[in-house]
Amino acid sequence: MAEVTTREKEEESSCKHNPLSPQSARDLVASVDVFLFDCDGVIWKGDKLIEGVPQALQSLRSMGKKLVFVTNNSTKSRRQYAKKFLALGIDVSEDEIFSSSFAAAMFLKLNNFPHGKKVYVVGEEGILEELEFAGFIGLGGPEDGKRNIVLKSGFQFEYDKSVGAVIVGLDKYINYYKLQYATLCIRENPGCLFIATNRDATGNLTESQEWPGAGCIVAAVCGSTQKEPILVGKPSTFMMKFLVERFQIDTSKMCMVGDRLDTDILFGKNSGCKTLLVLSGCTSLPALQDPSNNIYPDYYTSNVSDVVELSKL
Ligand SMILES: O=C(O)COP(=O)(O)O
Ligand SMILES: [Mg+2]
Repeated sequence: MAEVTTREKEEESSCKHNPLSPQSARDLVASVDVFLFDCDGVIWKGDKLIEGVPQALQSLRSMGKKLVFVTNNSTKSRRQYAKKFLALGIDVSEDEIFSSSFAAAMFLKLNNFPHGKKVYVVGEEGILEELEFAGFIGLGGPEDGKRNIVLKSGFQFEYDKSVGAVIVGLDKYINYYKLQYATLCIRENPGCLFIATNRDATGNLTESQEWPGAGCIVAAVCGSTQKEPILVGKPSTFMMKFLVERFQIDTSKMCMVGDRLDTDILFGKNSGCKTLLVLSGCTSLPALQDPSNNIYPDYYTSNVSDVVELSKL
């Protein structure tokens, strides 16, 4: 009896976890018009490209596939990402990039955020630049990373009462000053929005290690305000609106390729896309197969180049 149960469990688990095969790679390439790629852990780790990526992207383009890059890393704007791609020898235009920094600015725009109000940024240059492109006034960012707090008696922390939204993203310069600024705006300014670009636990911010992601910075602000943010990055499907508008293609003809289950794969599944997990970033095969995981990609494989290599076999 115990043996049957084990076999049943194995069978159940094996249909949930499908390695990309030559046949499924061919089917995937044939049925997909737009490939959506996550960036950290899929295209690159920090400033280092993952092996075989430029060739694979080139092959997919030559087959007529549209390529889109959907990243939760908010430290750069779309313009800055296009520069990064170029520096790495990959030709990608700004309008093929959908970053959570862009999503945050677009959220304000779509919700008619008043241009007279300001936006406080716990994050980096990418968010400030997207706000500027969208015509909003951003405060904070890297500049405030230099500020210290001395908790002297009688000290009154000054903050701008016209801040109507706080955007929190990945911030290498996070400090107590910014936490207090964000907390006061969210708690004291009537109607102030609390927006999170993303809540990734970790990211491949260098090729050699994973680093704390925006999730821990968002969690700090949740802790002090006792509020939950509006999430605009993956797995929220907010960015999908812009993708569908741009390509006018049904999401069933899209495939989301990512390295995180709770952001990339969930985003793909929530949007009705096909999903492919690559093991080149944050998720290991044991983590995918762990009984505690309940997010199953359609397929998994080692890295992006397998899509093209396997489909040729
Ligand atoms: O670095 C992050 O936090 C996430 O970035 P990614 O969505 O490109 O993986
Ligand atoms: Mg990633």
